[in-house]
Amino acid sequence: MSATIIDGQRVAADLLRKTGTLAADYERAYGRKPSLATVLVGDDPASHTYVRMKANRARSLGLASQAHYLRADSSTEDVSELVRSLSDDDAVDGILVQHPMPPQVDERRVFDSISPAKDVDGVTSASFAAMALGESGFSSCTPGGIIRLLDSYKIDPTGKHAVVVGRSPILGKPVGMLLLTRNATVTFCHSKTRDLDQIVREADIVVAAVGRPELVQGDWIKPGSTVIDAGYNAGNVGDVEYPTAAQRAGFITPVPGGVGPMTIAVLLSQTVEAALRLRGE
Ligand SMILES: NC(=O)C1=CN([C@@H]2O[C@H](COP(=O)(O)OP(=O)(O)OC[C@H]3O[C@@H](n4cnc5c(N)ncnc54)[C@H](OP(=O)(O)O)[C@@H]3O)[C@@H](O)[C@H]2O)C=CC1
Ligand SMILES: Nc1nc(=O)c2c([nH]1)NC[C@@H]1CN(c3ccc(C(=O)N[C@@H](CCC(=O)O)C(=O)O)cc3)C=[N+]21
Repeated sequence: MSATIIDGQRVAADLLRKTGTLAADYERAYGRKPSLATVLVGDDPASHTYVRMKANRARSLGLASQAHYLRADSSTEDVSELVRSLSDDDAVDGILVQHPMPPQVDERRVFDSISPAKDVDGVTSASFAAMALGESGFSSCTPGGIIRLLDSYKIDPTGKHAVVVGRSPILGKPVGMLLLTRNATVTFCHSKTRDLDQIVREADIVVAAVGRPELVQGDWIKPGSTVIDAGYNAGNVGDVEYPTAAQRAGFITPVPGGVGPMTIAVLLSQTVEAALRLRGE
C-alpha cells in the first residue's frame, strides 16, 4: 500500500488564484493594491530568501509589498518602534515580522506590537487567543495552511488522535490548538518527551514540526494514518523519513510541495482579507 500524496502546490495555487481575484477587485474599488509590509532583522541568508519569496509572490498576485531591513544589532525597542509605525500607517494592510530574530530581541514583545487587525501572519498573543478560543482572527499561516490541506482532502480530525511533535509559538502550539477546535484528541510532544516513537505509533494524524531531518522514522507511522511534515531543513528534507513513511501512511505531505507552499498562500490571502476588513467589509 502506498499513500495518497497531499499536493500542497495545487491547493496553494487554488487559494492564490482566489486571492489574486480579490486583490484585483480591491484595487478597482479603492484605487490602490492591498499592501504587505515585511520586517527582517539581521542577515541570516535563509530568512532573506523567505522574505524575498513572500514579496515576489505578493507582487506577482497584484499586491503591493514594502520590505524593511534592520541591522543585526537592533534592540527590541528599535524593532517594536518600526512595527508600531507600520501598524499606524494607513498605506499598510498586513505586517510580517520574520522569525527568528537575533537573540537580544524579545520576539514576543515585537510580535505583540503588531496591530491585531494587521497581524496577517497570526503571531500576536491576541491572534493566538482568538484562534484557540475558536473566535475570528488571523491564524498562524503554517497551521492555517495545514488545516486547509486536511479540509481539501476531506480528512476530518474529529475523534482522531493527533500527535504534534514540536510546540513552538508559531507552529506546533497553534496547529495543536486548531486540531483541538476540530475535535481531535491532541498530544503535544517536545524535546523533553519520553518514548516519542511509542506516542507517534498511536497517532491517526501526526504533525512533524521540529526542524530535525527525518526525526520521525518511517516505521513509527501507523498504517493508514495521515502524516503532515512541516519541517523544512537544509537540502529540502523534512522532519519525516519520507520513503518508508509513504509506504505506510494513508495520506502524506511531501517536502517540498506540501506544507511550504500553503504558508505563503495563507499569508497573502489573509493580507487581502485584512485590507478588506480595514475598509469595513
Ligand atoms: N513550511 C513552512 O512554512 C514552515 C516550516 N517551518 C519548519 O518547521 C520546523 C520547526 O520550526 P519551528 O516551530 O519554528 O522551530 P522551533 O525551533 O521554534 O521549535 C522546535 C520544536 O521542536 C521541539 N524539539 C526539538 N528537538 C526535539 C526532539 N528531539 N524531539 C521532539 N521535539 C523536539 C522543540 O522542543 P522544546 O520546546 O522542548 O525546545 C520545539 O518545541 C523547521 O524545520 C522549520 O524550518 C517553520 C515555519 C514555517
Ligand atoms: N514570522 C514568520 N512566519 C513564517 O511563516 C516563517 C518565518 N517567520 N520564518 C521562517 C519560516 C519558514 N517558512 C517557509 C515558507 C515557505 C516555504 C516554501 O514555500 N517552501 C516550498 C519550497 C520553496 C523553495 O525552496 O523554492 C516547498 O516546501 O515546496 C518554506 C518555508 C516560513 N516561515
